[in-house]
Amino acid sequence: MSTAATAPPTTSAPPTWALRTEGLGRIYGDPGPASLVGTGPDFGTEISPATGAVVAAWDVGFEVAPGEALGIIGESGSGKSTVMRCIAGDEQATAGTIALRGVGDGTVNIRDLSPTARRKLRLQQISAVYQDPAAGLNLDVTAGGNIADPLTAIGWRNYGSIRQRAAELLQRVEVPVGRMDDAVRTFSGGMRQRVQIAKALANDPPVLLLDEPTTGLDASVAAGVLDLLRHLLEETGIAAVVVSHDFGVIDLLTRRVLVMQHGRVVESGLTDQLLEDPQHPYSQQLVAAARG
Ligand SMILES: Nc1ncnc2c1ncn2[C@@H]1O[C@H](COP(=O)(O)OP(=O)(O)OP(=O)(O)O)[C@@H](O)[C@H]1O
Repeated sequence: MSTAATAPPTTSAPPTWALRTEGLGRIYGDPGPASLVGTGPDFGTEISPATGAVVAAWDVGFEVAPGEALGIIGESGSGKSTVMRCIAGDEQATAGTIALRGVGDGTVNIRDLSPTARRKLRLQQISAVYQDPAAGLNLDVTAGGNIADPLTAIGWRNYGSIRQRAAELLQRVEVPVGRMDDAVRTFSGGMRQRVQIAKALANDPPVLLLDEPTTGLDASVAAGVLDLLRHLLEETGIAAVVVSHDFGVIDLLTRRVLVMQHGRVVESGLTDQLLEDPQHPYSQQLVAAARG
């Protein structure tokens, strides 16, 4: 009789997350270990006393599942936009791993990919919406033209299909389709932001990054855009990262949140629990400020 144990099946299950980061870091200036010393919340600064380098973000790790929204909150300069820019590929992280479920078997560090491969990912796998519509749109081009951009970049050629897709997207973000052929510069701030969202959704990316999507808009206009985003995040299976200094935005859009201070994550948890019972003194301060 054989006593050999039966080997367990070797097929690994696909990741449950859409986006994962581990040990993500970005240093402006000398990237050596000396730059880390004396930086972070315990020292009240992200600037290295030894080298003058800015440790904008360090050791940032999280997972976001399809259909989930994760918030990153912190004051100006805490490093939240840096994390987003590193994931988007707008700049290169100094350290760590960024993985997407749709790339390889989820073990590929997209930081290691060539610039061409990163650009392709940016068109098909990761979209970003920035605070400033001019960062995501060409204001001198029509709404339809802006939305057509990512479509043609991945090979759409049929004019009628592109216009139909642009019209669908404009309807989805509640911009009158009749404005499709107007330059975005003629749009109000809220409408520009809606067009930026439409463009970001054009290629149905699995990951959406939102960097202060409503900061700078009038309160009532911001409320409308937030409402739209909330519905879009609920309806699509998209995994979203929402960067904001405003707990109101984070509360409305996200299920989990990371709190960043001086480039480090000081607390993370379920958004409603963290708002209810913040543990870290910095989180307590942010929550108290949000409550007025
Ligand atoms: N290109 C750069 N060169 C040097 N330092 C930079 C650069 N970009 C950002 N920083 C610094 O990195 C730190 C983190 O900046 P980051 O923009 O990520 O903060 P933030 O939390 O998003 O703030 P804000 O909401 O004001 O954008 C800050 O100290 C900032 O001054």
